[in-house]
Amino acid sequence: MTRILVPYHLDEHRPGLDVPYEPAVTISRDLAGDDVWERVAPLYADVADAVAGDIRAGAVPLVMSGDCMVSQAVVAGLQRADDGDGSASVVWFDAHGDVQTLETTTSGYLGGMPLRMLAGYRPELVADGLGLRPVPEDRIVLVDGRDLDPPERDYLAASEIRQVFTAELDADAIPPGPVYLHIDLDVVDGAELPGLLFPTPGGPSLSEVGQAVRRVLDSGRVAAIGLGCTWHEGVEGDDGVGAAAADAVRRAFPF
Ligand SMILES: NC(=[NH2+])NCCC[C@H](N)C(=O)O
Repeated sequence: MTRILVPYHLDEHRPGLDVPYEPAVTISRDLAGDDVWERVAPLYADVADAVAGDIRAGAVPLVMSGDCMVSQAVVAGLQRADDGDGSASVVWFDAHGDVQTLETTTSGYLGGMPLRMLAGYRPELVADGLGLRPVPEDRIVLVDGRDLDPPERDYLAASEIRQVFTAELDADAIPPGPVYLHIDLDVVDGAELPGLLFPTPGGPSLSEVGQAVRRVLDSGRVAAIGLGCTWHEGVEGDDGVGAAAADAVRRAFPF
């Protein structure tokens, strides 16, 4: 497993981001441009290259970042390295759906849209520049997603994306082909991981999430992993809340 750190929250550099594992590689860039999509494009291009190179070398990249949007780059790299039909699947652990759109969001938070973008929404924003092809909805599983906005509920009800509880995720629920395993740490109950940007109550424990992640890894098909260390800025540092959360995550997860 190659640990890659992308110390950003969207286009905001977070050099002190607390992550559970020591990275082998850190990817950062001077970001320039008029809008956020333009600014992240070269960063994501670097991440996609690193991921593709790593998979081709026989490794499983683990990409740690401060948000979930970098998943666009990880899946693009995976698709590029895959010598099968290129139809990667996605298993997405998150308290949220991340299937918002620019048209329906009320918060305006772009980090609420990445799963929708992986499924093909507005490819001109990020996907086209990376050569990312849409992931078919029936190859996407949303694990948890207990905090959905009304437009996300409507979209998921009409889509082929499957939604399961963490405890329900078994081998049969894992979609075919090489898998991109995505874990937004806010899937864990907010009470157990202080400092999250979007803490959500009523979720699984860290240890339940760790066990479900093991079941996905046991499929033997995980080709790349994304770990969203989605804590607030300001909780970081040696003895900060972010460091404590990173420690707890390291103990629970098998990476
Ligand atoms: N992965 C996350 N933390 N997503 C938060 C999204 C929150 C909310 N659904 C929004 O779009 O504003």
